[in-house]
Amino acid sequence: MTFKTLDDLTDIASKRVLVRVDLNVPTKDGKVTDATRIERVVPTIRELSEKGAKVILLAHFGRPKGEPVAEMSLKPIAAAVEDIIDQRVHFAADCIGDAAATAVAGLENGDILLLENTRFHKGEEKNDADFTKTLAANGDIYVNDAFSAAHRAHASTEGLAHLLPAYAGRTMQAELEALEAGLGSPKRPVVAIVGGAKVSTKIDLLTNLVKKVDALVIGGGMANTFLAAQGIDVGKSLCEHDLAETARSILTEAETSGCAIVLPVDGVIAREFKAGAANEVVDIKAIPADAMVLDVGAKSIAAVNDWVSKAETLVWNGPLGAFEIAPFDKATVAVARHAASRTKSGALVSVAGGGDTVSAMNHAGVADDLTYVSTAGGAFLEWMEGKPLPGVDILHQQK
Ligand SMILES: Nc1ncnc2c1ncn2[C@@H]1O[C@H](COP(=O)(O)OP(=O)(O)OP(=O)(O)O)[C@@H](O)[C@H]1O
Ligand SMILES: O=C(O)[C@H](O)COP(=O)(O)O
Repeated sequence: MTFKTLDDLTDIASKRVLVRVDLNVPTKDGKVTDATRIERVVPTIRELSEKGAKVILLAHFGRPKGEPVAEMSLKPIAAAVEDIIDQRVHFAADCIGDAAATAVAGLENGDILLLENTRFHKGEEKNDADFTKTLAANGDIYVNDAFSAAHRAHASTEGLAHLLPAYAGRTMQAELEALEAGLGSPKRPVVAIVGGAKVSTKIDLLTNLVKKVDALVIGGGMANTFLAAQGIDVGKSLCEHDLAETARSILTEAETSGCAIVLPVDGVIAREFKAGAANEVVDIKAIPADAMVLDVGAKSIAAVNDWVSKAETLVWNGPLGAFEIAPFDKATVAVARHAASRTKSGALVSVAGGGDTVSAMNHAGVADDLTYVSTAGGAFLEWMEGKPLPGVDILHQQK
């Protein structure tokens, strides 16, 4: 590693340390349903607090598009962080302005403060110079511990490192080391599974991914966009029809690169997005117009598991179905368990990453049986592609 870490941070008692963490955790009815991302940033927060720093946490939650949205407040998350770290976590209702300044001024050495969602301001995603300056005004030192948001060149993930002495947190360091160790020189065949819901932000990544892997399994909401691009009617399924052209060009690129594409051949359909909704398995070419595909069916699971059996390396981001609501967790759980058993036998190196993907692996009971579980989804895929990650690059430049 060629960046500064917490080992380089000495004499920080009473210093105001702005720590970028990723608290974009899965929630239901305001409660955190998977705390892995919080647990992973605890070592950095604790270490800084024990060294007497005033620890000021910066984070985003959801995609509020530059304006305050009540459901995307970090306030409930502050309580979850407090429970896990077992220390008071103060909260300020804005990440800049009077609310932030007053809360920071009131901190004692070792105190922890979480500032409200940085994405409540347009300047965050624009990496706006003035906004970054106002964020920096509350800190003496900047620590980035949000590897999973390092693919974003935002004010709190990249901009701040230009204005303050910048360091990598323990999780940032550990994620990069673990990914390099597991996937630095992967054994072939390499199989990638990409599913989930963030179709528009991840589809472009697949253009390069197909050049690097031997097979790409496409599931979840992502699969519907590819199926629709091939002229299949996906009914009311989550699908981004305007990405059909992109999807088709990825399929062409895969053919050129000799990468096998594995799309669902059957799907579990329902008419409501809720637990226990009436459901049935249909051929992928027979999705009724008023139904949505919420999971892949048994034939598709078998095809995916065939590839997992052939793989020596597996990378996985995005669940194969809406795993949070039973019974649409079946495919994700079945494939996760197969991957875990091959990993345990020593036949497979398996790395899964993503906020909901970690939650899915925990749900399947396999998080400890895979080679590595990363908190990063989009950042992990970009790292796989070999793309520079702005949040990591700027730390390297500081050494
Ligand atoms: N067929 C489907 N229809 C609707 N939603 C789906 C379907 N398949 C999966 N999903 C949803 O996808 C979501 C997870 O997708 P996402 O792309 O956010 O993955 P992730 O692991 O959280 O990655 P990241 O960390 O980049 O956010 C889950 O909430 C799941 O319910
Ligand atoms: O969940 C994630 O992958 C990170 O928190 C980044 O979120 P984003 O995709 O909304 O930038």
